[in-house]
Amino acid sequence: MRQKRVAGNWKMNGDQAQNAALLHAIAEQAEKTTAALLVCPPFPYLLQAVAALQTTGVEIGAQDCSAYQEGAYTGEVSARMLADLGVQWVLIGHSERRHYHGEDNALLVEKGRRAVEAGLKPILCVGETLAEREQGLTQQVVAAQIAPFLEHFTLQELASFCIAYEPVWAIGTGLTATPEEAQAVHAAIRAQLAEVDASWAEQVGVLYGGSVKADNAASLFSMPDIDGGLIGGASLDAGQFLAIANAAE
Ligand SMILES: O=C(CO)COP(=O)(O)O
Repeated sequence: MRQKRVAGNWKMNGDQAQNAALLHAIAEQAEKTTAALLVCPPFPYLLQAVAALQTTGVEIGAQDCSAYQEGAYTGEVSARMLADLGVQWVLIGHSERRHYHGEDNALLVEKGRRAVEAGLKPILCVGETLAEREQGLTQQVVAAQIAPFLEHFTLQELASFCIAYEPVWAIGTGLTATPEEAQAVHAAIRAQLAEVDASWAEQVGVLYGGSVKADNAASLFSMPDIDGGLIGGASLDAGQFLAIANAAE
């Protein structure tokens, strides 16, 4: 049985005071959830989250990492620095990075490489735009986002990855893929992974993201190939985030 996982992507939100309250509430409740939890705060607050959650079992992820190892790359944050802080996970290829920062597959493979070298577990984010869905290209687009990773990483390296399917049209819009729509894509993703190795494909966590809320999480998470969620807006509210986590049981 794959473990259910619920990850909160805080995006560019929060400040020390707001984070303290959110982290405190998560720390208090974390023990009661059977799903594995992780939060992905902005870079400046990672240490705050590491400190607040260190005895709770809730893991910490970063929202991005540099494609470079170290050196004269002003403004970049390396995977090794993240690992040094006690961060375990890193999002790779969130659609907002692909869209606003022009991150393409070649760059994302490099970021994934740096993450794996540093011992971080990548959450590879994939998903189609509305126009792509309307043209019937969903599975093709998602497969093309995953394929470079299957090509450039060994099975042993891939074993630390999670995939997050986040249809771009569902992110922050209040529109959610129906459980059946999401399940169809998740099943296609797992079939693609099974071409590399069937038993690995059975174990990989494939999370759904895009307007997941407390009231739609249970129906999404009950689908056979949906192993939890990557939560944006609702992860900023402890009550919502924990209710979503509880829906993953
Ligand atoms: O992008 C997301 C998580 O990475 C989803 O965001 P929302 O839950 O706000 O739609």
